[in-house]
Amino acid sequence: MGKGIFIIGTDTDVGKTFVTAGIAYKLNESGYKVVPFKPIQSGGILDEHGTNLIAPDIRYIENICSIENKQTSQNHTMMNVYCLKEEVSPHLAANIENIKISKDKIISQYKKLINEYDYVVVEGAGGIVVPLVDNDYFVYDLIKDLDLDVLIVARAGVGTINHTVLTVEFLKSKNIKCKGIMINKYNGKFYEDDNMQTIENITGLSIVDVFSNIEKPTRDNIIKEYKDLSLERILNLFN
Ligand SMILES: Nc1ncnc2c1ncn2[C@@H]1O[C@H](COP(=O)(O)OP(=O)(O)OP(=O)(O)O)[C@@H](O)[C@H]1O
Ligand SMILES: C[C@H](N)[C@H](N)CCCCCC(=O)O
Ligand SMILES: [Mg+2]
Repeated sequence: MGKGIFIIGTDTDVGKTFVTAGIAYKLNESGYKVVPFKPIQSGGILDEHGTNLIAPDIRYIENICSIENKQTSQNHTMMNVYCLKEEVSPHLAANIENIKISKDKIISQYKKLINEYDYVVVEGAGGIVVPLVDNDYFVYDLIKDLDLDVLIVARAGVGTINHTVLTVEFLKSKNIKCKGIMINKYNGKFYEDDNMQTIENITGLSIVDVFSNIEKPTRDNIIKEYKDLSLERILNLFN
């Protein structure tokens, strides 16, 4: 039986996929069997045959690290249960396509992965209060149903204090345990250092690691950024 963690962002576009890829890269490099899981993706892309929609977030991670089973037209629901076309909130993307998202389907796929892999890194969609099914089911409900702790990915720049503290407080209100915060797109600015210190002071949580804003995000440059990740701290994230 493997272990899992749920990666949430303070917003969309903060770098959840980038951080998920880093965690997967480090675990993979250290000899563990790891798989990324993006249960619901909105903004799917066409596969190599131009027939099925596949998840760009999983494709990004596959391009960085050698995941055992690559996403293909045949197996594309293994790491991504729902791939929706419109790049909008999942509840809306699903409604547009008349798709009813079933939490049981997601939970059962997660169970399969956790039985097969040492580590499953689950990526949400956007932030913590993003609706998956209208007003009925949200990202935080899925986290509870999967019985996972979370890692928050937050921006380094101005605006992150408010977003991160709100996210932490919301998690507390739902009794979801937060294992720490990853800061992304750090530019070495004095106010970013203060942001990190302030977030730690207010929340009492630790910043697990900091990723620089990579000017030219080629595969080599991205991997260089992942090299310094502490394996011990990554292993500590999983329950
Ligand atoms: N440290 C970084 N340096 C440079 N570019 C980055 C970095 N982190 C992420 N990016 C870029 O920023 C964009 C958003 O990152 P990412 O896709 O990881 O966000 P996300 O939180 O997963 O978004 P979504 O909510 O859509 O899943 C991408 O184009 C990604 O390549
Ligand atoms: C489309 C985007 N990249 C994400 N996959 C989904 C983000 C949903 C955000 C919803 C919201 O908070 O308004
Ligand atoms: Mg993503």
